[in-house]
Amino acid sequence: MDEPKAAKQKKTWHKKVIIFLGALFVLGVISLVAIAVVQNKPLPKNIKYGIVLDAGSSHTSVYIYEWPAEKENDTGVVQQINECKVEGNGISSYGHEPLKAGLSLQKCMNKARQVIPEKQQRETPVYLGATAGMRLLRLTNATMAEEVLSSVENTLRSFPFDFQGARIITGQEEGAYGWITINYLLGNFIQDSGWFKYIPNFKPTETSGALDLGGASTQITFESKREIESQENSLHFRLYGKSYDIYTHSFLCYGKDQALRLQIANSIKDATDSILLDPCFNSGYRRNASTNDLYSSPCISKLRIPTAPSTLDIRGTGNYQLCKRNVQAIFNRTHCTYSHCSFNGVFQPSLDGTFGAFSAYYFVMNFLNLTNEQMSLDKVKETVERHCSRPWDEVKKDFPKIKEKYLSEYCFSGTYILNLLEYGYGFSSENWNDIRFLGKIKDSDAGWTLGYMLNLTNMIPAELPYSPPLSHAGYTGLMVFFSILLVCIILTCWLSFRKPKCLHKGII
Ligand SMILES: Nc1ncnc2c1ncn2[C@@H]1O[C@H](COP(=O)(O)OP(=O)(O)O)[C@@H](O)[C@H]1O
Ligand SMILES: [Ca+2]
Repeated sequence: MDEPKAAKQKKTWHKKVIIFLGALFVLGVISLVAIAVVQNKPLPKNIKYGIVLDAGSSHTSVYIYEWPAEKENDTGVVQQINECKVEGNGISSYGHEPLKAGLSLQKCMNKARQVIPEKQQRETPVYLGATAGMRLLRLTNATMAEEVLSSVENTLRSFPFDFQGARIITGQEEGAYGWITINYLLGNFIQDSGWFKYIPNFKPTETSGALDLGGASTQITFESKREIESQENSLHFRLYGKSYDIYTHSFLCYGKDQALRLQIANSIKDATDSILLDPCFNSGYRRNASTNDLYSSPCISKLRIPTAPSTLDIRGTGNYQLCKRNVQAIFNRTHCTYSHCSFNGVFQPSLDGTFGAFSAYYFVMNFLNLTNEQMSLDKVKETVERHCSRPWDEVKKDFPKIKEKYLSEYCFSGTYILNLLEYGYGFSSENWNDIRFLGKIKDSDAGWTLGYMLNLTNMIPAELPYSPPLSHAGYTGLMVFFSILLVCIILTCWLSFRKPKCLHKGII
């Protein structure tokens, strides 16, 4: 049957409209996808850098960090990209020749110039923080400490970076920044943001306590739900919109090198003809020590015996039980004016949560293969005892590449760590496995330096920065998806309820 001319014209007109709308629809979808792709094209990376020098009692390390500029207030974005170990001893050993303290840093700072792109050097902040070695030097001779600091400052100023200061940080800062570092790297500050907080019964991640063992001091820092009875051990932080009440204490003289001196100084009274039998060294090990040098530390000065021989001939006997007795003698647990103390009359609330133990805790436990998280405290003690009982010759033969100073002291250090944790802080077989021995976390060293830089560059906001619930890519994706869905629904409705005449024939 011939269709009338008008109907035929109408049909072609409808057809044209549908083709036109279809083309418009396809064009719309293509445009949406193209906009999403163009908008989300990764921007050229704008990287920022920062340098922190950890001037420890035994040595100095130069750490270089980098982070994407546009994300600097996010948590976990700053990464360590380089560590340079300064040759020689810590800056506090240059008290008599302060100029050399600055010179010792030259090599590593030149290395930093190679790592950081030239055009960004001027805006790269440099911080030097000195810890317990310099605290002790300042106690012995404040002028020497000043001279050493100005020497390192002069060197650091001579480099094309943005020098921000060289200072002795307090024990409290050292503890606090160590705590910030590990919790930042472990991502423990992040949990209160995003969608998670809307889930009923959602429990935010707890923070981890920080245990730092150095050569001259040691720090314990953790979030405590109990009252902190002494003002000097209490810190309050507001980070990413959450408040934290922190307990911290730094024991000057209880780093492992000073603790060894304390242990030796305590035993001098038992020496005969300048021979000192020391159970904390492997049997067959011998070392000479000058008593003048030993007593030069302010940690030991009170233990001075006027009749002590000028040189000590220290001979190892490798006896863990006797070593443990000697080590315990350096902890005073007889007096406490608070409801609970660790040692030497220092307040400590009961231990809470998990702990990350780093620096010398890690070096020693890693050497003794004791970083396994499942190992019981008894097994750990057994291993240290076994190591102490090994003859020195054998130990030396097995580890020819390890520095003799470190190798000879692993028996003492292992025993000291066990006693500091158990007898000193009150860890027991029940909560031993709450301690994780940490070297690096995601390529960054666990230590106070990263926390120090984050704080001084204001990279940790007190309040959670506003962030939309969806990422930009997620937002665009969902917008495209729902736009298409809406168009489809409208089209289906239109086709079903206001069926255009042109379609009638085909369907019937
Ligand atoms: N590989 C290692 N094995 C054992 N001990 C180590 C190793 N590397 C470093 N140490 C020790 O770690 C400690 C680091 O302390 P340091 O940071 O210099 O002092 P402080 O923090 O008290 O100022 C020192 O006792 C050093 O001897
Ligand atoms: Ca240290």
